[in-house]
Amino acid sequence: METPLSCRNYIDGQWLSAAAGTTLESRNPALIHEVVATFPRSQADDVDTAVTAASQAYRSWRKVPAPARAEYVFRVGELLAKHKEKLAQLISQEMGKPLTEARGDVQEGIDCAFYSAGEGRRLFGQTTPSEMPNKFAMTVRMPIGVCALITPWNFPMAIPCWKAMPALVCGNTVILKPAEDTPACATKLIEIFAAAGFPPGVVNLVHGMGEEAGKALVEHPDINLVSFTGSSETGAFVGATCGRTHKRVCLEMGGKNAQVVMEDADLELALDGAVWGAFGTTGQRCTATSRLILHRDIKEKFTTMLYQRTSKLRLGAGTDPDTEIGPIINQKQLQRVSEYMNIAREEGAKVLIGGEIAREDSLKNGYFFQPTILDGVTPEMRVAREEIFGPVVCLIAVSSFEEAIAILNDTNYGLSSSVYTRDINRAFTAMRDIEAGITYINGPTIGAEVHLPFGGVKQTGNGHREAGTTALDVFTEWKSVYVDFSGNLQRAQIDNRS
Ligand SMILES: NC(=O)C1=CN([C@@H]2O[C@H](COP(=O)(O)OP(=O)(O)OC[C@H]3O[C@@H](n4cnc5c(N)ncnc54)[C@H](OP(=O)(O)O)[C@@H]3O)[C@@H](O)[C@H]2O)C=CC1
Ligand SMILES: O=C(O)CCC(=O)C(=O)O
Repeated sequence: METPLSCRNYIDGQWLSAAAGTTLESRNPALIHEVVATFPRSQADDVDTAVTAASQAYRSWRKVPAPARAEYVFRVGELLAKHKEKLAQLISQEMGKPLTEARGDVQEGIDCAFYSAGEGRRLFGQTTPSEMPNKFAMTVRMPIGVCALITPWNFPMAIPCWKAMPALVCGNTVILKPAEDTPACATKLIEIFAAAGFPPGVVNLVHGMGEEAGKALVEHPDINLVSFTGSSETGAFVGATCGRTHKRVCLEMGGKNAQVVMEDADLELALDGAVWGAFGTTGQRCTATSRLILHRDIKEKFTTMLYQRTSKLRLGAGTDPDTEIGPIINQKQLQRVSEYMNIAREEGAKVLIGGEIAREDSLKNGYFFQPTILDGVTPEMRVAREEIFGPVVCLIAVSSFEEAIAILNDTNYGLSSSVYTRDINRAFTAMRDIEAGITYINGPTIGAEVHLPFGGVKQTGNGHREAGTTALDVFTEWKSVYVDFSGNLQRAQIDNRS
């Protein structure tokens, strides 16, 4: 076994231990006796040191021209591309996803770097006519200040990149608090930011536990914005604290995403989408397909196809190239998925396949759960309403397209959605009527691209969108500017209509 990586915080350009000297460890979820990394258990004083550094650095970073700021981010993209394979191996080892998916996780970071860097030469404002002669009126984007980025473990490269890259191009400084399950991935990512040459204090990393380091960041008075991805429970705490302490906040929380398969769909295509959407990343995506809404005319046939494909899926360590389904991230999540099986049985759903912790000899040292299909699910059951975040898909039968869309929308969440049909009218109706931030037609619920807005409606978020140009709206404030070159006091028109 390799020596565990010894991770540090990165504050003001220095690699530091926690002031108290305490550490935690991360483990390989496929081989739980393997310690992947040790990392600082940071407390409020470590957070305070990072916030001071980031506040200091902000004074000059905001004045660096945006195209120059973007060049640093571009270099991060080049370095990520150079180290892609090693980073992917580390993601598979620490987070557990199969190598092909881990490469995709790094690739999203690369795509985000090049896309965000391009924005450094745009960051467009508007010019608009003034009411007055000899006066220009325009809007410009202003950075916000010090941004706390609180990220989950399921995309340990992509999600920190989605947040940090646009934030930096916009002129903010950042402090990343990664999930405690993936500190090595975060450390390697921030090593790359450091190698790209950002001035000290512009990019900072504080490891630790959510209830300690994360909470201290959210509560710190000199944090100006919190960008959070994770559970609805933690998101509610982050949102409430930011409200109380007058911070800007962008929340990206869960989903209960559905794929509809109509009777006219290409069933092979829909099957590929369902398997990938439900079981890709072991179902641990906020965009995962958690509900399959099937038209009664094809339900039996499609269920058989899905059963057959599911029964052949290969579970294993993400680092094994033959693996299709990796482990669940940790004991707590494994337990949570198991408990949902009890709930499903009690509610009257039928476990068609799976439903148990995998106990084969090759899997018993990891947190493996069998890919699971629950049949006979009805919309009011808890398994149809709550985010499970594991390799579990619920089958719901419907008799019409209208019923399918109504059930799809019958959730507190609204992130991703999908409809498989050959009928163009249904496709456009779905596009219009589905209550979600993302709708795919003839594609799975997962697989977002970095240049389109990412986020959801209802309890999935708080109205913001990451990625795309909408990320710039998260990380900037608007300023309206009036330039008067008349040389005398001009008064705006007095409205005499009233
Ligand atoms: N939308 C998404 O992409 C994700 C959704 N989830 C959902 O969340 C469930 C639980 O997963 P979990 O990892 O516990 O999710 P959390 O929401 O607890 O964790 C997300 C991030 O928030 C941090 N955090 C936790 N508590 C606080 C706090 N009080 N103040 C500030 N930051 C905090 C975590 O740190 P730490 O890791 O140290 O606890 C982590 O960095 C999953 O089952 C799934 O339903 C999970 C991951 C991603
Ligand atoms: O698959 C996608 O569309 C992106 C998923 C994602 O970013 C997430 O689950 O947090």
